[in-house]
Parts: sequence; structure tokens; C-alpha cells
Amino acid sequence: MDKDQVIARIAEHYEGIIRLLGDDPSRHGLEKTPVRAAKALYYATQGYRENADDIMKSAIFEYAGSQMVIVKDIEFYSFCEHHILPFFGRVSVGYIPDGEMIGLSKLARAVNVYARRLQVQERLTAEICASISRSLHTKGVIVACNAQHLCMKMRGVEKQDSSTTTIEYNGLFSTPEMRAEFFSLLRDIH
Ligand SMILES: Nc1nc2c(ncn2[C@@H]2O[C@H](COP(=O)(O)OP(=O)(O)OP(=O)(O)O)[C@@H](O)[C@H]2O)c(=O)[nH]1
Ligand SMILES: [Zn+2]
Repeated sequence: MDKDQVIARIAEHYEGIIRLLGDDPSRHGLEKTPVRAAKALYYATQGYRENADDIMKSAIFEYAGSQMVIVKDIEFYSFCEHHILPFFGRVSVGYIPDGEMIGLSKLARAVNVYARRLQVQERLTAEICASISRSLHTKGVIVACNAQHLCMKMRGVEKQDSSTTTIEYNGLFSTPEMRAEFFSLLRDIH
């Protein structure tokens, strides 16, 4: 199925959902909503049709340095796979080079790829970390994610101020000292 066919099929489902909710999908104001909603969902899940490894491998450069590189506060929007409600927040990424550096924007693009799917926060964090580790020679990668889940705010337990933190790391970040340096740089450098 091509993109237009997929959007048309999703729109049919939205039309049915609107009817099941008790509204009239043909009334003024809702006429175009199924297609609009289908396009929005298709866009927000475009990570299924992208490959983060390929994106990152397209901008890798030789580099002799060996100090930690951090890109922090990469904002993302994702959908929790349990309720298909948004969760959103920020990801910070650190790596220790091993003969290579990566174009910084590609780290943020990789975050988008894994966020724009049905996800859980733990797997989002782990997939970003694994993808960077596969695509770039490093001595270690660390990914920290902090997010708020609408399924915990607008329904269910209804906790408005809680947030969730997940981390994933490998290589030199397995030592507490390196993780402490990463988190202290995140905190102290603005
Ligand atoms: N670990 C984890 N859990 C998540 C994530 N997103 C949503 N959840 C949780 O998934 C769980 C699903 O639990 P269920 O008991 O099957 O669903 P539910 O009856 O809707 O649960 P409540 O949200 O407690 O009302 C809930 O506890 C959610 O908070 C995530 O990214 N990671
Ligand atoms: Zn949820």
C-alpha cells in the first residue's frame, strides 16, 4: 500500500471511531477530521519508515579526540504503546569518541526515528543507545530520557507532576565516575 492508501484506510477507521463515540463524522467541522487525523498519526509515526543507523552513518567523520561529547535536551514526542496516548520529554546523549565523530544533528534525528513509533520509554532509550553504538565507533554511549506520560495525567492514576527517567549506557559509561561526569555536565553547563 502506498502512503495515500494507508492514510485513506486509517481515515476510514477514524470515521468509525467518531461514530462510535456518538458524534456525526459528516457534520460541519468533522467532515475532514478523519483524513486530518490520519495524516497527523501517519506523520507522528514516521519512525516506522526510517532507519536511524543509515541516517547516522551518513555523517560520520574521522576524529582523533577522546573527550566526552554531549547533546542535551533533545525534545521528542512519542506514543505510549499501551494507550496510544502521547508521552513527551527530552533525551540527552553522550558518547566518548574512538577515532570518529558524528554530525550532531544526526543524534537528534535518531531520537526522532525511535520516538515516532508506538513505544515504551525504556525501549526508546535502549534503542537510541544501541543504534548510536552500532553506527559510530565509540568507547561508550549513554542516553538519558525524562518524560511525562499523558496516560498518567489525563486518565488513569491522574498524576500531573510526576515524570519518568530512564537511562541506558555501555562501554566506559559502565563506571559510576563516567556517569557522574555526564550527569554533572548536563546539570552545570548551560
Ligand atoms: N514501563 C512503562 N510503562 C508504561 C509506559 N507507558 C505507559 N506505561 C504503563 O503501562 C501500564 C499498563 O497497565 P494496565 O494495567 O495494562 O493498563 P491500565 O488499566 O490502563 O492501567 P492504568 O494506567 O494504571 O489505569 C500502566 O501502568 C502505564 O502507566 C512506559 O513507557 N513504560
Ligand atoms: Zn500509556
